[in-house]
Amino acid sequence: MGINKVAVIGAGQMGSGIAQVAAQAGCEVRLYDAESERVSRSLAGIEKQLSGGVAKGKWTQEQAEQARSRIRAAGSLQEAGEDADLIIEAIIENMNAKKTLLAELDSVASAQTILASNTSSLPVTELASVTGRPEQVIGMHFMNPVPVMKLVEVIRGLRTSDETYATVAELAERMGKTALEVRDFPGFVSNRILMPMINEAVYTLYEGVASAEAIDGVMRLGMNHPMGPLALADLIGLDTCLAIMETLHDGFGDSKYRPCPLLRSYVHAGWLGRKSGRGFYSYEG
Ligand SMILES: CC(=O)CC(=O)SCCNC(=O)CCNC(=O)[C@H](O)C(C)(C)COP(=O)(O)OP(=O)(O)OC[C@H]1O[C@@H](n2cnc3c(N)ncnc32)[C@H](O)[C@@H]1OP(=O)(O)O
Ligand SMILES: NC(=O)C1=CN([C@@H]2O[C@H](COP(=O)(O)OP(=O)(O)OC[C@H]3O[C@@H](n4cnc5c(N)ncnc54)[C@H](OP(=O)(O)O)[C@@H]3O)[C@@H](O)[C@H]2O)C=CC1
Repeated sequence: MGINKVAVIGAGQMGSGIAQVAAQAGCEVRLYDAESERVSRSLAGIEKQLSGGVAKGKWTQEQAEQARSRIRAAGSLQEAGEDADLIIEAIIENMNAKKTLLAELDSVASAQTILASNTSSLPVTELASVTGRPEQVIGMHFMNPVPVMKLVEVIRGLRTSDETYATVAELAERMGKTALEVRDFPGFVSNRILMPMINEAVYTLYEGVASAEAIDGVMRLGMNHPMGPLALADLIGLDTCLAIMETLHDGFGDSKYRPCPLLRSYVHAGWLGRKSGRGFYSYEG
């Protein structure tokens, strides 16, 4: 089954990027968020991205307008999901919130619709368990920033069908991404490897080994990483980083995945990184 109609639930940084690349791949997109204001902000951001791409010669004005016209705000989950071929959820990284949402989506979507989660660490098999269609539930893990990064990590739950996998992988390729198949283990491959490095960078700061700038400088200049781990944590969102570490810690039961107390404090303080204006660095003004 080829995908033409996509619903994106959650209009944060990931949902916005996913809506944009889906529209640019020729899909009709419905975008929904619990806060309608977020959808308006997201549409304005996508508009800016699309016109910025025209100015840089990445695509034509006509292509940008066509992509923009394919994305519409949805006023309810029902409106977003009722005629979608694929629904991609990109709400907060929280098992209960995602399970509640998936159960609702299962009841509004048609029987053929595939339900995909952009979760960065949560077990897809468990997410699928609240639906009556576990064969059509899959992890479609985009990387941030979505329009730039070439990978979609595709996570098969225990009951995900071959057809669902093939359909989602085909769409990822149509979006100009490379789909890599991964089994359903905590953190999958990407965050099992990336997030302990970020957590270790936070410990290095916590223990006063070096300043944030020096820690990031070591990894940028010494390892050729495009950005340091603390700046990357700010880009991802510290709430998301903490949630991923908790999933690794709970899922493996191994103390090597314990989240750094400093990461926890920052999240409690509301210092979530770029999205809140402050994390390990300040983004205000
Ligand atoms: C947590 C998870 O579950 C999984 C994850 O996503 S982990 C995070 C994965 N992502 C990374 O590791 C990102 C690492 N960082 C990078 O690759 C780069 O620093 C970066 C792409 C973010 C910025 O690159 P840069 O060279 O420092 O800055 P800049 O020159 O401004 O941007 C490079 C290009 O990316 C684009 N870009 C940067 N940020 C963007 C954004 N938020 N949205 C869209 N495009 C963006 C720019 O427009 C620019 O495009 P052109 O080359 O066509 O002009
Ligand atoms: N940040 C990253 O680098 C990456 C994140 N991911 C994953 O993508 C998902 C989203 O992350 P990200 O975009 O960064 O997070 P954001 O915080 O930017 O966005 C989440 C959005 O979902 C909304 N939301 C929360 N609960 C609901 C709900 N029940 N129904 C509808 N909308 C809801 C939030 O609204 P409000 O704030 O008003 O509640 C917010 O607009 C997470 O699962 C994360 O793990 C995957 C890859 C990379």
